[in-house]
Amino acid sequence: MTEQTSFKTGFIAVVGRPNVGKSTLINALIGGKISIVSRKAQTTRHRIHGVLTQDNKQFIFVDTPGFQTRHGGTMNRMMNRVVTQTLADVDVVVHVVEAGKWGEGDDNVVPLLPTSKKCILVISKVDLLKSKNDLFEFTSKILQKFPYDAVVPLSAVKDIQLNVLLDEIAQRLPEGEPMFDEDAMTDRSVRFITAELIREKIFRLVGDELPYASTVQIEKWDETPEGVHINACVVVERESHKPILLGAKGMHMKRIATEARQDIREMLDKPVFLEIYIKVRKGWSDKESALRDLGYE
Ligand SMILES: Nc1nc2c(ncn2[C@@H]2O[C@H](COP(=O)(O)OP(=O)(O)OP(=O)(O)O)[C@@H](O)[C@H]2O)c(=O)[nH]1
Repeated sequence: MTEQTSFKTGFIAVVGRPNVGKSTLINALIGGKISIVSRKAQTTRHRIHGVLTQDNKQFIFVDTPGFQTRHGGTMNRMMNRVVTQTLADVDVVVHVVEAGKWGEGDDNVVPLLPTSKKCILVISKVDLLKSKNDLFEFTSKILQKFPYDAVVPLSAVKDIQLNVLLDEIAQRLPEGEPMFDEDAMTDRSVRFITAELIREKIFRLVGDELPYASTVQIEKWDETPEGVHINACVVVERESHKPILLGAKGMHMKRIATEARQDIREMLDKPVFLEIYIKVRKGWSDKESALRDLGYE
């Protein structure tokens, strides 16, 4: 009898003070330009930054909002709460620090690391180091601050030890079925990502005012020599949500469309003609078939 290989999948948060190289690292790990992927309904509690699927492993990198601002020097209580909640919910935390440069910002991060989770210390930008001896001393000091599970010195820019980090993460991922399509670049996924990009803009602009989640349906996708013509429909739950989404003189919708078009254009690397409509579908979230219609399975 052949033994069935088990699949491992899990959520990973990459944290660290500004400028240590978190985004560069995630982009180097997942490769390619696409940094937003479609998420299925059950994973919406996380904002997904990117997904990497390798053989029998799926790494799902999540956003940790509190760590993302360059103006985040003084971390306030609310931000700490967001960070703590996110980290409590992931499987592996990767704490990135810059080789040879420990500062106050790093000291602020350590108390937020969850002791109940697997935490990997990444020493980034080792390509900039002059001497390896300095690295040893630097690392020893940090290891006294927190009980990390593993340490990986690496360079995202020079592709040094990135596989070692992936191995260390993989060892700590729980067993589970993949949550995302393996091939993020299938046509279907590109449409999903497009819908997701629009949804993200809506969320950013009017997320506070819209009490229920809206969803986005791609109704037309025509590839022509001059570019891609896309019609997208935003499905809201109530008539009263329409004016919120539109904004005064349609300003919100215009901004959502402009920003989404820029991102979609960058992703597809060709001109994009985007039209967005709003549709009211009362109680859509209750109906399973309606959900399937909209791409949630
Ligand atoms: N030499 C070198 N530079 C790097 C490396 N990784 C990142 N950088 C540079 O460090 C700077 C900051 O990188 P980011 O990836 O934006 O850092 P971040 O932690 O995401 O920053 P925030 O968005 O402010 O939190 C950029 O100029 C990168 O090019 C590396 O491995 N080697």
